[in-house]
Amino acid sequence: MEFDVIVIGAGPAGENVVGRAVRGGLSAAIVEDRLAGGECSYWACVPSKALLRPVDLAGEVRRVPGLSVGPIDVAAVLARRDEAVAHYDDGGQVRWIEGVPAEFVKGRGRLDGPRRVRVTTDDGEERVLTARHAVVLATGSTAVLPPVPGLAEAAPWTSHEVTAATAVPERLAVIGGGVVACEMAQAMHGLGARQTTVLVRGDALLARMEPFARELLAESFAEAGIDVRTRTDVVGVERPEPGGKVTVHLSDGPPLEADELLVATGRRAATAGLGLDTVGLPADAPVEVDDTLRATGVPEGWLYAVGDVNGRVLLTHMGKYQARICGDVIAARARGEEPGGLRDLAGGYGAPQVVFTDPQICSVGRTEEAARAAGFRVRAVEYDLGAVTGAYLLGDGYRGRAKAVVDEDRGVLLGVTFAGPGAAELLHAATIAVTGEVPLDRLWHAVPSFPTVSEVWLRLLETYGL
Ligand SMILES: Cc1cc2nc3c(=O)[nH]c(=O)nc-3n(C[C@H](O)[C@H](O)[C@H](O)COP(=O)(O)OP(=O)(O)OC[C@H]3O[C@@H](n4cnc5c(N)ncnc54)[C@H](O)[C@@H]3O)c2cc1C
Ligand SMILES: NC(=O)c1ccc[n+]([C@@H]2O[C@H](COP(=O)([O-])OP(=O)(O)OC[C@H]3O[C@@H](n4cnc5c(N)ncnc54)[C@H](O)[C@@H]3O)[C@@H](O)[C@H]2O)c1
Repeated sequence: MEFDVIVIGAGPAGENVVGRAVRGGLSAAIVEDRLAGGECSYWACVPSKALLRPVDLAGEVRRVPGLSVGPIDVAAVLARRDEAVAHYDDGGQVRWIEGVPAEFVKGRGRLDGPRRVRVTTDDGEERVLTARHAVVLATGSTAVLPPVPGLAEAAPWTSHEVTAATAVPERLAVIGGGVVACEMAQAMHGLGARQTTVLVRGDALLARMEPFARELLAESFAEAGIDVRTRTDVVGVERPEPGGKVTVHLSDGPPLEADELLVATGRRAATAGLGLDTVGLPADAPVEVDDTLRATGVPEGWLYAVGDVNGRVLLTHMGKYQARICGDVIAARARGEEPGGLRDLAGGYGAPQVVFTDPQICSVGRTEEAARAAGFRVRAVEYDLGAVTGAYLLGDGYRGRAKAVVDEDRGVLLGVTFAGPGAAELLHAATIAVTGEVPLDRLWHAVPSFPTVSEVWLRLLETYGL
C-alpha cells in the first residue's frame, strides 16, 4: 500500500507527526509493534508520575501543622497507576489515530531501501508499505544494561519493571544517579521499601543539574533514609535463584544484599533491526538529523527521525515538539515549499525538564557552568525559595532555591533552575523568558501575584540589581 507519509513507532512523537502531516493534507500510516501511546504512556512518564504523586503529596501534607497522613495504601496507589496506564490497553490511542484519520498498522516495521517499510505482523505475515513523500522513524529508546559480570543473568528491573511493579521490594538497590534512578528510588522508598540504596558511579545525583539543586536533593534523600553511595561502581552481581535475593558487589566496601535491583544507567536509540543499513546509515546509532528533523546523509531527503531515536533530547515534550515541526515540514515540502521558519529552535536553548522528586528539580536553558563553557559573559543570581512568602505559606520548613543565569551582554536569561516542593509549575514562566529572550528590564514589569512562589522572580531580579 502507498501513503504520503509512513511513521514507524506510535509513541508520543510518532503520533504527533501523523496528526500534523494529515492536518497538512497528507495521507499517513503509523506502524507500532507493541502499544500505541509508546513507552511514555505505559512504562515511563505516566506510571512513574502516578507512583510519585502520593509520595509527593504526603510530603506536602506533613509540612502543614494540623494535618497528618497515615500509611500510604500501596494497593490503591498501584490500582490508580493501572488506571493511568489504561490497564495496558491501547484501544483509546488506536481510536485516536484512526480518527485523525490515519492507518494504524500493527507489527514490527523496518526500512527496506528508500521509501519502503516492511512490516512483520504478530502472526508472522509480511506487508510492504511505500511512502510517496517521507518515512519518519519514531521508535524511541531502550534501557541500557552495563556490561557488569552477572548483571544480565540476574534479570534486574529496568524502567519497564519498576514502573509496572505489582509490589514494593523490601530492599531495593538502584544502579545509576540520573533521573530514572532518583525518581524511582524516591517512589519505591516512599511506598514502603525499607532499605533503598542508590549506587552512583560519579560524584552526585543528577550530575547535569546546578550544584545547589543536587545538594538539596541529596539532603532530602538522606533525611528520608535513602542511602546514596557516590563514587561507587558495581563490579559484579549474583542472583542464584531467579527472582530471589540479589548480591551486588561494589568497588568499595562489603557486598550489598537486596530483594530487587533496578538498573537506570541511561538509554540507547531503538534502532536495532530497523534496517538503517538498507539506506546507508550506521545500524546501531541514533539517527542524526538537521533542524528540520530530516536525517542527514540520506539522498533525496525522504527520511526523518523524531523523539528519543534521534538522540537530541530524551523527553516527551521535546519529542512532540520535534514531531509538530517534522509533520509540518513534510507537508510543506510535499507542496513544493521550503518552510524557512519551521526549525527546532527550542533544543538549542536547553530543554525544560522537571524531575519529579521531593524537592522537584526544574530547569530550562543552560546551567552557569554550561553557559560559561559556551563562552557567554555570565552573571548568576540565587535566591532562597523558602524566604518567599508564598513558599513559606505552603508548609513549615519549606526548603528550596532558585538560580538565574544572565547573559550580561544582551541582558537576557540563559537559564533558570528551581529546586523546591511544588516548583514544577514555576518552570514554564522561565521557559517563556529564556526562549522569548525577554530583556530583564522588560521582565521586571511582569508582576508576580502575592502570595505565590512566583514572587521569587521579583527577588531574583532585585538580587540582580533591578
Ligand atoms: C521511567 C521513565 C520516566 C520518564 N518520565 C518522563 C517525564 O516525566 N517527562 C518526560 O518528558 N519524559 C520522561 N521520560 C522520557 C520519555 O519517556 C521519552 O522521552 C519518550 O517516551 C520518547 O517518546 P518517543 O515517541 O520518541 O518514543 P517511545 O515513547 O519510546 O515510543 C516509541 C514507540 O515505537 C515503537 N517501536 C519501536 N520500534 C518499532 C518498530 N521497529 N516497529 C514498530 N514499532 C516500533 C515502540 O513499541 C514504542 O511504542 C521518561 C522515561 C523513563 C524511562
Ligand atoms: N522527569 C523526567 O523528565 C524524566 C524522568 C525519567 C527519565 N527521563 C529521561 O529519560 C532518559 C533516561 O534516564 P536515565 O536516568 O536512565 O538516564 P540518565 O542519562 O539521566 O542517567 C544515567 C545515569 O547512569 C549512570 N551510569 C551510566 N553508565 C553507568 C554504569 N556503567 N554504571 C553505573 N552508572 C552508570 C550515569 O552516570 C547517570 O547517573 C533521560 O535522558 C531523562 O531525561 C526524564
